[in-house]
Amino acid sequence: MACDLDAETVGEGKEPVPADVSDAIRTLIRWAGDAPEREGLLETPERVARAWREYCRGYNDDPAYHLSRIFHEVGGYDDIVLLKDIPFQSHCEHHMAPIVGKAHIAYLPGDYVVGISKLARVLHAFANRLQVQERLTSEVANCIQEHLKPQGVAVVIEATHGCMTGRGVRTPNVIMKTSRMLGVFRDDEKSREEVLKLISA
Ligand SMILES: Nc1nc2c(ncn2[C@@H]2O[C@H](COP(=O)(O)OP(=O)(O)OP(=O)(O)O)[C@@H](O)[C@H]2O)c(=O)[nH]1
Ligand SMILES: [Zn+2]
Repeated sequence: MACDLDAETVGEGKEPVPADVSDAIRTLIRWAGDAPEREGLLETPERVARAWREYCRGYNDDPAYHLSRIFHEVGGYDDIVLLKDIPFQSHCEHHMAPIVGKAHIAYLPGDYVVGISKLARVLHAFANRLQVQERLTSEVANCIQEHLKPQGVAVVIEATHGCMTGRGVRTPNVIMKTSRMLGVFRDDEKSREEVLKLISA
């Protein structure tokens, strides 16, 4: 977002917050029932604005970039690689409420492998945006399939949605599970069973 000359700044070295953004947050505070003029809330609009830039940093993070350094060398290893229980946070596009959970990302290498941290980086690049869980799951799987070209990819995500716990239906402890299987994990039942067994072990 471009900063304008009216930008309000709080604290040195911090990103300026455009006046229309902080005004919008003051309006939201009023709408929520509080007074943005009271002392404890004076700097809140700028903090909230910066917090949202941070929650949504995925818009400035190219997921494909993280898969641009891939390796031929697999040391004779030709079995499933699984990164399990990767914690992540996202926000739902309906209420901008937190989605908190963990992801499991597996692939069966084709000609290439990738540094394992890169799989988590791909996840965060998509998660740090306004999302629905189904799309997040597909985007991560599709990106790995397209850029790493493995024989198969499996992405399973388990998460709780703040819009279901803190508001609305107010039902805590509900976990939404989604999965996206591509390549051999989609086409071959034995491979799918194997990867699901590894994920649940
Ligand atoms: N499928 C899916 N639904 C989601 C996700 N995040 C939030 N939702 C749902 O999006 C729906 C939005 O429904 P609406 O009826 O438009 O909004 P609402 O009146 O606030 O709905 P309630 O949450 O039931 O109060 C709700 O059912 C949410 O639970 C997600 O990642 N995937
Ligand atoms: Zn929601």
